[in-house]
Amino acid sequence: MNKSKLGLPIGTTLDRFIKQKEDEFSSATGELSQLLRDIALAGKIINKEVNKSGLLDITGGFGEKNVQGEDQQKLDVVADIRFTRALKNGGMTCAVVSEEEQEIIHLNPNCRYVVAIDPLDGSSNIDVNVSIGTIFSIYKRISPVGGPVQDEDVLQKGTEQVAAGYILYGSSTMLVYTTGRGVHGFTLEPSLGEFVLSHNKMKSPKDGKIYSINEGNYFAFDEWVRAYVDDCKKKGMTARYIGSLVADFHRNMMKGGIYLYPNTEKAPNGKLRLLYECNALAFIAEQSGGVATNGKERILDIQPTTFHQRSPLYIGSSEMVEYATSFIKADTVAG
Ligand SMILES: O=P(O)(O)OC[C@H]1O[C@](O)(COP(=O)(O)O)[C@@H](O)[C@@H]1O
Ligand SMILES: [Mg+2]
Ligand SMILES: [Mg+2]
Repeated sequence: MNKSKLGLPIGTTLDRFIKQKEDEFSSATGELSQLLRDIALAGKIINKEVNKSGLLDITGGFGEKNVQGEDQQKLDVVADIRFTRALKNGGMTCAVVSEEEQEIIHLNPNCRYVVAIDPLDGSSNIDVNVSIGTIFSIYKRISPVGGPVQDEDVLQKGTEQVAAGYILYGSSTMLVYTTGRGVHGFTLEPSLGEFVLSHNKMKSPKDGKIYSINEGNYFAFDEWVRAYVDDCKKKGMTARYIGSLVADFHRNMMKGGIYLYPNTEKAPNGKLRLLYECNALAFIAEQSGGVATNGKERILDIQPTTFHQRSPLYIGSSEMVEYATSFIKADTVAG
């Protein structure tokens, strides 16, 4: 039997997978590998807390608001602390931009990598035992190593990401990431405490039946979005909306589907954050054969201007996103 056709055997640990990928690059320094390991470690720690969150005093509100004006959940803050600490101790990160922090968190100036992170995604689902996640983007700094990290080091287009991914704390815990050479998924084997390769070279189906949108905002959407949602209903498509971006995105990438978080009058730029939500998932989507746009341009081509800027997001199976955004043109022409 020609086992090589199978590629890396399912069951390869994340550590071994990262090492093998690193060995494929003679110029690799191992820094990015270590950084990915730091994120995986923090993910395991958070996973432990998420799994027993009902038992621990980490459910409920933290009693403060974050830079977005949202009530922070205790687990938002715990996750923020855990990831920042793991990246600091890992020693490969010069700065972090987090959803839960107003400003850049400066870590080790002698490092090359910058991390943008949504420590806990799907906060509204924390206390009700519904899947939640963590989202991360990694960039190489532009300013010289050793000097202070500049805003420009963080405000880079999504096309400049060197790696991105998410951790999904669901029925199982998965880490899914890309370094621009395909998308790979690892499932946490709880008794081993190891992330193990379970989904090699993930591909998003070109088309699908699932549409994910918070229809509670239906009357606040632009006309074209309403027309597209109506069209989905006329076609008897399947409406699925968990309210955790990572979980909705992951399901749709596996089964074929589209996730839409449009702008509304109240939120002219939508709700989701470009640097640590949209860019990471857009990189994963494109690497798995999908598409991600804000309705006007490719998410990865958007030039960020502020750390916490928002963007409308239409992401998922390529044919579905292209079809959905074709309603924009119809709307403008009709306009
Ligand atoms: O409740 P809404 O308006 O549908 O928003 C849900 C969306 O907001 C988010 O919870 C925003 O992320 P955070 O939980 O990290 O703030 C997404 O995960 C989710 O898709
Ligand atoms: Mg989020
Ligand atoms: Mg969050």
